[in-house]
Amino acid sequence: MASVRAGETEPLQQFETLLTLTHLLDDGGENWFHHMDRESASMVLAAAFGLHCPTGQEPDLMEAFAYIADFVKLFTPSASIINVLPFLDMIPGPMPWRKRAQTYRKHEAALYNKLITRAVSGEASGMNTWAATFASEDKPEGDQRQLMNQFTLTAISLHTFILACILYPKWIPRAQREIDAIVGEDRLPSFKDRPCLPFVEAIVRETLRWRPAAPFGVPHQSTADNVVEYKGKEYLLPKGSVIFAVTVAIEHDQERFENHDVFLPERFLDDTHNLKSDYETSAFGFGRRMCPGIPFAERALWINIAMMLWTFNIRRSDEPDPKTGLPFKYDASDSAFNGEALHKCAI
Ligand code: HEM
Repeated sequence: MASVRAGETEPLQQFETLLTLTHLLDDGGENWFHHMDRESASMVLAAAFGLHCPTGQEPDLMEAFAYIADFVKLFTPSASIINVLPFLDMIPGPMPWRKRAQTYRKHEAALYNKLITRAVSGEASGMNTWAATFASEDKPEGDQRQLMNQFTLTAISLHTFILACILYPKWIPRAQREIDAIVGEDRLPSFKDRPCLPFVEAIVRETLRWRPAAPFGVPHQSTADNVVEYKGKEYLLPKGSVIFAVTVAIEHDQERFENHDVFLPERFLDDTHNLKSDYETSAFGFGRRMCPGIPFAERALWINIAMMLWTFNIRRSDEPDPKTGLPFKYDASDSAFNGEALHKCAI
């Protein structure tokens, strides 16, 4: 897929974030989890296919969410024996895993046909969509299909940002001071402020590091025998090996990150309070298949974080958990998705 021309989508991303702020103001933050899911999806689907989803209840969006849920179900190792013992696929006939995969492919094709028709026929809101551009450039169809499911990781990262506000709030006043000094009280932050807000940039980096949205990365398969050196020893990785680069381990390497499990955006700043120049992240994968949506994703995180910190104070909920009558517990141990209690926070 050609690298996403993210700069052209800044007005769209800013608009979507503004919409999220109004949704949060309307319901007092009650459904924040859902609002972030909506926004992450709407941003990508609007840019890719012209499908803007202002409410989160649009039938096409529901279909896209269901498609992703099916994908996740099929993809997990526990979903089917075939994911653990792939050679079983040599057994001919209507095996259960084959039938499930065929049903999934059918749903995928139906959704894709709907989206691409909308994009190409210009039904869309007059925007120059990525899918229409790819189609006119004769890009392989797979590139366009991939755009259908590229919003979950942005949503997870936004959930992670809220979790960090709740569990490690110490950095929030510094961020808000920086934003107030540059932006002031009379307008919202915009992308033109980005170079002047290094601490907000550091929050984006720390969000991606602290709880990487794809903690185990995406498996790759080697196409040739390889010898790799690790701590003075050599290891042979035979051709065809399935390799997981475990992002969460890389981003929590205690030799690189002191207090690795604490959310500390300032770790990305130097003594002069500017961003360190040696930034590297494994959160977007590696090599040829590295995420091509990085500029778009980083902008999405940046504008959300800047606007939310300008607008709200985000903290633990004062209300008890209705299920237990006790204060809410927030799950600090795993991805923000795993903490059902996290559905409640005070915005
Ligand atoms: C915070 C948000 C995001 C994160 C953390 C993320 C992370 C990743 C990761 C880990 C991969 C697998 C890379 C590998 O195989 O080594 C990937 C692939 C991909 N991402 Fe993202 N991504 C994000 C947002 C996006 C967005 C917004 C788009 C599109 C606009 C996008 C488009 C893609 C595509 C098309 C691939 C497949 C690339 C390929 O297989 O050649 N991603 N992403």
